[in-house]
Amino acid sequence: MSSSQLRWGIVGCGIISGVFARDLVYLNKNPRGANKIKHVITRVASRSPAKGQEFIEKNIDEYYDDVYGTKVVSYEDIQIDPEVDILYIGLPHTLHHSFVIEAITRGKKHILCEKPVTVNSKQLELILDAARENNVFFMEAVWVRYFPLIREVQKILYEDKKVGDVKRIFSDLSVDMKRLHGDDWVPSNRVADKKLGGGALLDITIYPITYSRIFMDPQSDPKSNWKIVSSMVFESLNGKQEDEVDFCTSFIISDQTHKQQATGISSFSSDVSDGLIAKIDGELGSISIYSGGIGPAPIKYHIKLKNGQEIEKSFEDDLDGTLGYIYEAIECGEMIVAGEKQSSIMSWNESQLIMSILDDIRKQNSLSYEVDL
Ligand SMILES: NC(=O)C1=CN([C@@H]2O[C@H](COP(=O)(O)OP(=O)(O)OC[C@H]3O[C@@H](n4cnc5c(N)ncnc54)[C@H](OP(=O)(O)O)[C@@H]3O)[C@@H](O)[C@H]2O)C=CC1
Ligand SMILES: O=C1OC[C@@H](O)[C@H](O)[C@H]1O
Repeated sequence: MSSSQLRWGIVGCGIISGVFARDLVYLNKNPRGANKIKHVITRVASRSPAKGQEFIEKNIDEYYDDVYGTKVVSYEDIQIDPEVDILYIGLPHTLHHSFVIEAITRGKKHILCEKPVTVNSKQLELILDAARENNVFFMEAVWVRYFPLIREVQKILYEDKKVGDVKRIFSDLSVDMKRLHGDDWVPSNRVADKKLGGGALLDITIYPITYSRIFMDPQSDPKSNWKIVSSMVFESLNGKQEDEVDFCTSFIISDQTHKQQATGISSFSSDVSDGLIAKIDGELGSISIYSGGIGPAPIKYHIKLKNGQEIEKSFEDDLDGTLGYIYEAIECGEMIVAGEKQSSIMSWNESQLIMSILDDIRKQNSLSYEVDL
């Protein structure tokens, strides 16, 4: 990459790749961050050239061909394409691991990989080994982590201590899949397909786990301080017994050292009501965190203190019409320009911690995937 331009290759032309690409187009027109880096999409990979072409026209249209020569290539070719600095991985979970390792070893590409970064810890170790050996930047795209609200609320909680000692965190990310994909969303949808890592835990419960981590005491170490109990309700979303996956998952995290509990839930049956995605209770009051509508994006907080004081702040204007994937893209650009291999917001160690929690919850509920064997 040059110090002013980061060239992206988008891998997979599914739902989230389109959303991410549109936010990159925004960043191209409105460079943000310390280095005002321009984000350029030069390549798109799809199994179908026609689908890739349609993706470009729908999401990147005005940059297509005449400006940046954006074109559709194969999954194999994008890994070694000299016009690409960083690959955005928008593939189903089970396909992240092998594709990322190949892209790092064959093409020495930097990587922004969608959540969950892999299906289990073993796969993640292999990716990190490859990233280390090939000296590339690698980051998990847990987009909510990079929103400005997160750091502000962490400061309010643990530096300003506005709500006193934090006692309890509640978090919910539930998504009504029928509303999102229509009544005919099964059986083709990846969340119903066990071979593609289907189920709530890896797809959406990862958000309440993330919010628990973000808003629990910063000194709390999940490995030594957390005791987790969890439960799952299993169902086959497509009628095939072999595709039975968790439809609803909940957990309680107890940190005895810091005297905090976090509870989280997610389900595919309903959206989160009123956008309340997290609530933090302290001895002096509470902070509620809201998304703009559906989904986990943290864009407003409301502090309510027992002394009657209330403070509300919205971060919506900063989005400027984007969906907030700009923040993770900016982080990639800034880190790569600085020569960093990982981000402190979502470090390799942090991805490992979250992955070990996902492994643990799956083990507690006897949920295994083919790739675990
Ligand atoms: N950060 C966020 O907000 C979100 C993150 N995600 C994450 O992004 C990833 C992709 O999710 P999403 O976009 O919803 O998924 P989609 O099913 O919509 O897209 C996945 C794409 O992967 C490509 N693909 C390649 N091989 C296969 C295969 N064997 N089966 C199915 N698809 C294949 C396809 O693109 P093509 O046909 O072009 O080859 C497909 O369109 C997941 O890991 C998910 O967790 C998802 C939604 C939101
Ligand atoms: O990351 C996600 O957030 C929103 C959900 O609709 C989607 O299934 C999931 O992958």
